[in-house]
Amino acid sequence: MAGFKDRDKRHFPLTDTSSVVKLFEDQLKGSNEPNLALLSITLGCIENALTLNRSVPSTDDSTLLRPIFPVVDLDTVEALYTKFETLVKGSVDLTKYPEEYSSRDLVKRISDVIWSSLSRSFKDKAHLQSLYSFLTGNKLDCFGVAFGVVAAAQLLGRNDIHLALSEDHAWVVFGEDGTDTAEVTWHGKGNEDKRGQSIALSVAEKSWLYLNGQPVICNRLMEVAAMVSAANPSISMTMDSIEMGALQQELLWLLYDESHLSKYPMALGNLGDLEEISPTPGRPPPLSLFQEAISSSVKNYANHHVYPYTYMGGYLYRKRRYKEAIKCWAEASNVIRKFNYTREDEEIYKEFLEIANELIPNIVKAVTLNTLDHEQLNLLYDPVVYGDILRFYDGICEWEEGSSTPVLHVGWAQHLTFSLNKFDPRTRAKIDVGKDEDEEDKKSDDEEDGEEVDGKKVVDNKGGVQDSENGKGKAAVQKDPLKVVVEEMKEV
Ligand SMILES: FC(F)(F)Cc1cc2c(N3CCN(c4nnc(C(F)(F)F)s4)CC3)ncnc2s1
Repeated sequence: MAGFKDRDKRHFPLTDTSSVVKLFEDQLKGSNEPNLALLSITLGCIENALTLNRSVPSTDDSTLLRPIFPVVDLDTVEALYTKFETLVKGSVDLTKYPEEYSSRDLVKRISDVIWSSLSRSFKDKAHLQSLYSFLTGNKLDCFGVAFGVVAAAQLLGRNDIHLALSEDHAWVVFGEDGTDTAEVTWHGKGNEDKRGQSIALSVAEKSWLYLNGQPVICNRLMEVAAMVSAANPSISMTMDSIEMGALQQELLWLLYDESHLSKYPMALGNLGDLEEISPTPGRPPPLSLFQEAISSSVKNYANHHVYPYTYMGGYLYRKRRYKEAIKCWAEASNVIRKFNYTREDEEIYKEFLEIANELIPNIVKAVTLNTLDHEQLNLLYDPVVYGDILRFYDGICEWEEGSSTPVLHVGWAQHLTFSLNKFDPRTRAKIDVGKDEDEEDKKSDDEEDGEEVDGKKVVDNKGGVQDSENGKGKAAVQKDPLKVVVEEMKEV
């Protein structure tokens, strides 16, 4: 049972990064489970002081002289903790829920307690993810509501209620074998919240939003990792708090050393980004952290997570390692093709749109202009790179097939033809578009259309009409015009 114990109180007042790390270390390694409410209030208080309420004006040079790490007093944290405990224990009559394992009604009740306390103001600002924000401003973002429900559940002694995370949504699991699921927060803009419902129906849609049944299921320690990962050091669009970033980085390494990030690809990606900004001596470099994120997704989530590949691709792009970046984006596309695009998948749509319509064209332009660097120029003569770009687009086409919502539009084809036309025609002749035999395909082979001609899969290039039903009882998007464009171009 978590509670605000004397052993926790002795860490206060917190005066610098290392005192916060010691509090987290004690909570993570201590005999009983870490107190999510205590840690979230503390971390949120520090983030607030370092990003929103910076004690000194951010322009004058006095900041260079005086440290601005806030002193976190025990009575500040204790007052907010007591406020949360009073709200939660005062609103949930546990005698109504005598069962050993939590019921859907109890989960919905806890969600209602958090939900009904929220102010109506807009929720996609930064720094709304902690209980500090909830208790001082009645504001939480989508993640913050789900996290708050789990922290409240812990206060109520409901140790079967845990946080479930996809790459753009959060919900909870509960019950005897932890497989019951419930929506507890909203998602995106203009979508009715589905709080209280199980997520089984949404998973059936094969949408990226629910990772097709491969979300990160947290235990209490991974819930601490989620809280730390969700911390936000940004002060403005152009400035980050160095102190907050350093604290987040040190806490993530503490969690990493305790193996609490091993099944959490996004947290490994976040750590990789922080290491790029400010490398920690003696620690693995960003690329190996991104590789660990990829390996974790392959090992634990049947390679259904996209972000590990876009974390690595983005890093390689920034380092002007363009060939390897394009390889990562082809692997990201190899993941998304397993899903059907639904209207709540906008976030990942924007990710692929930026890669296709900005990053790859920028690379092709950069290597065309910079003809002095032969290493870069021969990218346009490299059949492997050309093949990876085709694989990148093919995955997006497959993502669209069978989806209720189209993905591609003519703008995509314009950028596609711009990028592909920059490649030398002889290079374009050299590649083989056959799919690897062992590749697990979204459709089973007998559904595969097109026939084999001398080992190359010839896709029906008349934009072959597929039957309107794709066996999933949904109107399927016709074979997309892009595939036709690519096929026709190869005959040029
Ligand atoms: F709970 C939700 F709804 F907020 C979904 C979650 C998001 C997220 C996250 N993110 C989101 C992805 N993210 C990325 N930053 N860069 C990314 C990449 F495009 F470079 F891959 S992805 C920042 C951190 N980092 C840790 N945990 C989580 S749980």
